[in-house]
Amino acid sequence: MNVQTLERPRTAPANAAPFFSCRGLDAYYGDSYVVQNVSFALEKGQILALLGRNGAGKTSTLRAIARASTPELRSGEVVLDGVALHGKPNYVAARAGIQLVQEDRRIIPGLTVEENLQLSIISGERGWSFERIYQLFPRLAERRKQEGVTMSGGEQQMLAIARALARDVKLLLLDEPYEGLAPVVRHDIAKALMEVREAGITTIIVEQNAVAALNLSDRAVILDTGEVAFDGTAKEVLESEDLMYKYLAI
Ligand SMILES: Nc1ncnc2c1ncn2[C@@H]1O[C@H](COP(=O)(O)OP(=O)(O)OP(=O)(O)O)[C@@H](O)[C@H]1O
Repeated sequence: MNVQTLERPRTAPANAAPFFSCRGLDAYYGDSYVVQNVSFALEKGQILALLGRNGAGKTSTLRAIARASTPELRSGEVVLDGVALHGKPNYVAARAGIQLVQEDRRIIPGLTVEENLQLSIISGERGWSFERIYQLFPRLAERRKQEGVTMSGGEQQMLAIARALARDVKLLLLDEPYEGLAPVVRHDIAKALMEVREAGITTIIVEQNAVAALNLSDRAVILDTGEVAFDGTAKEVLESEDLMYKYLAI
């Protein structure tokens, strides 16, 4: 019998809508125009490094995508998995799968590691089981009864990522995940993020340590005074002294 096997396409068809896209984002703090016509798109499971010098607008872009109340998004589109979110408040974006892990990690004082996880799933769809999360971060498993804020910076960063995974995250936004962390801890977090990618979760990383972020990423977008100055592969940036020098001061 002649059995025909259908090969699955390796990439989405050219005319298929991307898994995530932002288009023409314009966001302001009062009169200050900080995100200027920013557009980019991502396929499911890709990691994007969102880079640029201090004040380039990286955090503001992440916040606009997460539909935070500031900066104010005055125009542009945010679409995740076919759902338009630009006209929606933060909690709707969160329920649709956008989880922002902020630079200050937002661990809740007075609560243990596990209580912090429990609190994150009170509203919204459940994502990874605690068991799966503890497999990803064994250090959190060992400390599940410890008050979250008493942990090291690296462990708190793991908990902040874990809280996003406990919900049904489709687009993980990480603001400076390596900040203040020793190289060995960064390595643990990078390893976990590779596993998160294997699980099909799409991620955007804002990181001062551009090389570390690029080493993890498929794609890179560089912002310069609020505008997109480069959109391409992470490899292109790593191999371009010009881009590194001009926009990243490396
Ligand atoms: N809450 C705010 N109110 C007013 N202006 C702000 C606010 N937050 C940031 N800005 C300004 O918006 C611009 C973009 O800041 P943003 O934090 O997005 O940049 P960034 O690229 O993330 O910088 P960094 O790498 O230093 O964190 C900067 O000029 C900054 O001073």
